[in-house]
Amino acid sequence: MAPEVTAMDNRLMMLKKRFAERTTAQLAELAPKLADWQNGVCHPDDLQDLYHLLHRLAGSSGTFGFHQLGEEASELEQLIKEVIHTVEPAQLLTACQIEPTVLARLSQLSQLLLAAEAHTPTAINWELVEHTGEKTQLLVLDASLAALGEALMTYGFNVRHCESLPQHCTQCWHPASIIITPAALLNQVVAWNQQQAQTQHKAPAPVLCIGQDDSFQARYALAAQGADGLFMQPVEVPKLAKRIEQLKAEQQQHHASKVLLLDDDQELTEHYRLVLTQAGKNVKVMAEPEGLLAVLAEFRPDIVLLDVHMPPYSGVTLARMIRLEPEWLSLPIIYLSSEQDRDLQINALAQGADEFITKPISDEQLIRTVRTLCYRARQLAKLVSCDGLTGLLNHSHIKQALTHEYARVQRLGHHTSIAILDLDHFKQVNDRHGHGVGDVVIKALAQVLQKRLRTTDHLGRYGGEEFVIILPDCKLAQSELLFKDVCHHFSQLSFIGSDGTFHATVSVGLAELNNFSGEEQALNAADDALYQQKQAGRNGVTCYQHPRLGRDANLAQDETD
Ligand SMILES: Nc1nc2c(ncn2[C@@H]2O[C@H](COP(=O)(O)OP(=O)(O)OP(=O)(O)O)[C@@H](O)[C@H]2O)c(=O)[nH]1
Repeated sequence: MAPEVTAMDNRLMMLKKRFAERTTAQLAELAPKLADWQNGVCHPDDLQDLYHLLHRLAGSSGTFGFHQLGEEASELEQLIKEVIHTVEPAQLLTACQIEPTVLARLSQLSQLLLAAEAHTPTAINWELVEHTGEKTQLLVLDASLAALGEALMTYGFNVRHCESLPQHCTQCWHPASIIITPAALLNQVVAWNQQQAQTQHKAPAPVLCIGQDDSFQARYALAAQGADGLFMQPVEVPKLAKRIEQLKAEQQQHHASKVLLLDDDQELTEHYRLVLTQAGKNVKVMAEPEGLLAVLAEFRPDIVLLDVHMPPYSGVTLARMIRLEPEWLSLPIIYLSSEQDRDLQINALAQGADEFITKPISDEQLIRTVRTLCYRARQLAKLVSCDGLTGLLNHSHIKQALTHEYARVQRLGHHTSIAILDLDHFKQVNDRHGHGVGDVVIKALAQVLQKRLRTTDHLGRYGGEEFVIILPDCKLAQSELLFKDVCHHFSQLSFIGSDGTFHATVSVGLAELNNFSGEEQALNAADDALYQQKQAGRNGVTCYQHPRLGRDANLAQDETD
C-alpha cells in the first residue's frame, strides 16, 4: 500500500517545486552570460550575482533533495570566490579569469537540477516529535503500587492503575505521559514503552521506578535499563509528585520553545518552519532583518537561527547588533550557513553567536539540534531568572515581565490584571514553627499558584513572603474570582508545625494595568489594594478602586469594555 501523503508532505513538495522553478529561472538567466565569459568579458556585478546564486544553491539544494546540485554548487562557489578575491575588478571586464572547465561545469548545473530524481519529502522521525499539550496521565503498574496510585490521585493527577504488566493487559491504556513501575519490572516496561512509542509515533514516556534496594549496583542496573527516576520504598509521595510535575513541565517546555528564524531564502525558511512547527516548536520567520529588534521584544524567542549571508546584510554583524542590547546578551544565536571554512566559522562565532549549523542540514538533524539548544537555553534562563526556593520568577525578572506586559497592553489594549499576594501574619508562623516550616508554607503557596494559573501568566516571588502575578487577557472581575478561589484553596491546606497542624492564609491586592499611565503606578495601586485587604481582616481579595469610580462602577466598566 502506498504511504499516506499528509498535508505536511504536500506543503514540503510544493516548496520543493517552488525551489526548482526559481532555480531553473535563475540558471536560465545565467546561460547567455556564460557565453560572454567564454569570450573573456565579465562584469564584476555578474560575478557577485553568480557567487550569491551558488552560495544559495550550496546551502539549500540538499534540503530539497537535490544533493548533487548542492555539492557541485558548493565546489563552484569556492572556485568563484577565489576569482573574486584574486582578480582586480578592472581586469574582469576585459580578461575573464574563469577557467573553461569551470564554465563548462556551470553550464551543466541546470542538467543536475533536471536529472535529480523526484524526491520524496524528507522523512521526519516522529520519535522526535514531542508530547503536545496532553494532560499528565500516569500509568501506575502492578498490584503492589495500588496504594501509591491512589495517593497520587489526591495530588490531582489522572492515574490509571494496571494490575499486571501492560503487555498482558488488553485494556491497558496508552499514551501515558509518565509511567511508574516497581523496579523489578523495569526491563519489560521499558521494552513495551519503546514499542508503544514507535507505533504511536511519539517519544517514549519517562519511566519512574519504585525500588527497595538502595545499593550502588542496584541503582547502576536501573540506570542502564533506562529508568528516568528512582524512589525508595516507603515512597515520599510529595517528592514523587514534585518529580512528576517537573517532568510534565519539561514536556510542556519542549513544546512551547520559541524559535526565531531569519534567512532571506524564502523556500528554505518555509521548509524549516514547517519541519520545526511539526516538531512542536513555535516558529517565527523573518526574511528581512529590518524589524529584528521589534520582533525580538515581542516574540521573545528561546533561540535565534540566523543566516550568515543575507546581502546587503551580514548575519555576523546582526548578531553583534543584537548583543548591543543588554537584554539579549544571553540569548542563544545560532548561525545557519553553508560556510565550510572552520577558521571563518570560528571568526564568525567570536562576533557574538553561540553555535554554527552548517547547511544543508537534514530535517532530523535540524529538529535534534534545535531541540537540544532550546532545552539548554531554557535551563540556563531558568537558573538566571528563577527564585531558588519556589522556582517562580525572581524579583528582577518579574519586574522585567511587568515592563514587557505593560508595553504590550499599551500597544494591543487587551485587559491585563496585576496581583500582589502577601502571606498573613507570616512573622508569627516563623516565630512559632521556625523558618524551615515557614519555607514550606511559601513553597506551598507557589505550588497552589502554579496549579491554578495559566502558563501564559507570569508568576514571581517579589520579596520574602510577597508574590507578584501578571495575568494577560484577564479582566479585573475574572482575576477577583480566580484569587478568591486561590485564597480559599490555600486556607484549606494543613501544615505540620512544632505543636501540631496549622493553617495559613494569604491576602491579595488587584489592579488592572490598562488603567494606569505606567507599570509602577499599577503596581503601587495593587499594593494599596493589598493594604486595604490587610486592614479589612486579611485572607481575601481587594480590587483597587479608581478614585473617580466606586467599586461596582470599576468592575462594571471592566465588564462592559
Ligand atoms: N521562612 C521564611 N520567612 C521569610 C522569608 N522571607 C521573609 N520572611 C519572613 O516573613 C515575615 C514577614 O513579616 P511581616 O512583614 O512583619 O508581616 P506579617 O507577619 O506577614 O504580617 P502581615 O503581612 O501584616 O499579615 C518576616 O518574619 C520575615 O523574616 C523566607 O524566605 N522564608
